[in-house]
Amino acid sequence: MARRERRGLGRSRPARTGGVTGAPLGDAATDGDSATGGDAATGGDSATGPVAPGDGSSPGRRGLSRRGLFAAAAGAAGAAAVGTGGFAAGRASAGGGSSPAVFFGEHQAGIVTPAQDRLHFAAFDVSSSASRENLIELLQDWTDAAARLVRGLDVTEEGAVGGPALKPPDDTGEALGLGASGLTLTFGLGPTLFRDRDGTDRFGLADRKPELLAELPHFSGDQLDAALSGGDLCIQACADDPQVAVHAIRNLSRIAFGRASLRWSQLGFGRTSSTSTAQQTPRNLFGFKDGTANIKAEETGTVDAQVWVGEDDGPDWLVGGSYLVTRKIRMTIEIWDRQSLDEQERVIGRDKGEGAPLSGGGEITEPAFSALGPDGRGIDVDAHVRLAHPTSNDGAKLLRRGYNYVDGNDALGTLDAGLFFIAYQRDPVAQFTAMQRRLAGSDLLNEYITHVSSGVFAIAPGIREGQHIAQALFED
Ligand SMILES: C=CC1=C(C)c2cc3[nH]c(cc4nc(cc5[nH]c(cc1n2)c(C)c5CCC(=O)O)C(CCC(=O)O)=C4C)c(C)c3C=C
Ligand SMILES: [Fe+2]
Repeated sequence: MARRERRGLGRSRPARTGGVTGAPLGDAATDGDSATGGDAATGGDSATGPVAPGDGSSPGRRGLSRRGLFAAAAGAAGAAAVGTGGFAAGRASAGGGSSPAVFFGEHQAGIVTPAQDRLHFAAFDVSSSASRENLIELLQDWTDAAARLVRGLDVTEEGAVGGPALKPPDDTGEALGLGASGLTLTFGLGPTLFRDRDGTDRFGLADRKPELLAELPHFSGDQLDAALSGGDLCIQACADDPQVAVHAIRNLSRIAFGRASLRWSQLGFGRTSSTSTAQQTPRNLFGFKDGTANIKAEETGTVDAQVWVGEDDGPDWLVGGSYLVTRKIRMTIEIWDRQSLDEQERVIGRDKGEGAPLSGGGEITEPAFSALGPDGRGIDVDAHVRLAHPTSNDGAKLLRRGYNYVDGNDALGTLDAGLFFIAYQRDPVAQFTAMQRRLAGSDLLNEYITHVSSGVFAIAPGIREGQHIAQALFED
């Protein structure tokens, strides 16, 4: 039975009336898992169904080991051929282009919807003077504005130019004429929203905090900047036009005035992952194809098993949601560029041209970790793809959705560049943290990268029409 976490402090704004348009949509796609490795499950929507008994070591999965979590969930998913996915809600243009306007639905957009090419990510701190009611009103106001922005509209009907001449316009106007540009807006809640760093339960939410939503541990080599890390709330704005993504964050920040303020933000260009099999694999700033073995939306069984919080996971308000981990990873590209092609390929474990594993085959051939490729090379014991592969991580995978960034350069002409890593998952402890521990320990990539910022957020489930972001969190 699903865990109950009920408290019901304060009043929540009454739900506005309106039909639910985001009910599960049929998705006839079958799981294409075998092409990208890992389990061989076929698509389905029942990953949150029966689970095997386990050792109970996972904080969020009573009676289920971490290995059991992924194996059992993928197995259950394999029994069904039709997924509720959430992808269906926004994938009319799964051919690699932008999705049509998606906001209301079973799951939030911007997770399995096809990754757009541009990012503006923002983390916010809620004002120390804000009340629970102020927070709920902010989430309501963001919901109203976001539902318009993803349709290519100004934040209000008056917008940039339709209001009184003697008043500052409601909308800043720089996206006028640019259309929706595939904009998706994804909202998250940080651990400090539930209990701040002093232990204060500012909004009566402490007993609603998911057990798995905790600050990430320190990893070997981390050089985190606290001012660029954490946050009570976050918004991921992805679009095909950078100005549309920036406009969205700018106007949502403006709406938050007096209730929440920007803590840090990050621009990204050039997606470093595909989230649909219809998209081409892009490249990161080391010049390698990135996202080949990513979880793809069409792999509905894997998405259910590894991305969405299930009914038995708890808390109830988060079912259908996910967990987001962000890491800003600086890449010392000048040093990388001085390495031989052979060394670069040894570090990654794949070839640079096609992205094929060094054990042989083509881009989507599953790596064979004990085999030698046609040129006599194998995959190094500390190659990135070996350590990040599910076989090294108890079956855990991540839905990666990161972006390249360049934030200028220093006085020596060294580019401040890297990867803004974004990963969605069902259990950040069993997935990101376990994997990053392994990578931080011995990944050959470590010589060329430094993690400088970190964030973890609970991603509320999709928003129903007439409701606001994370409404169930505030209800009895
Ligand atoms: C903790 C998770 C991961 C971090 C941090 C990370 C950083 C990172 N990765 C690359 C480049 C590549 N990564 C690739 C594959 C890959 N990476 C992770 C996880 C993290 N990467 C996973 C789970 C995988 C897939 C492993 C598998 O199942 O085979 C690849 C290969 C192509 C691909 O499959 O995507 C590249 C290239 C960089 C440069 C980087 C930090 C800057
Ligand atoms: Fe990676």
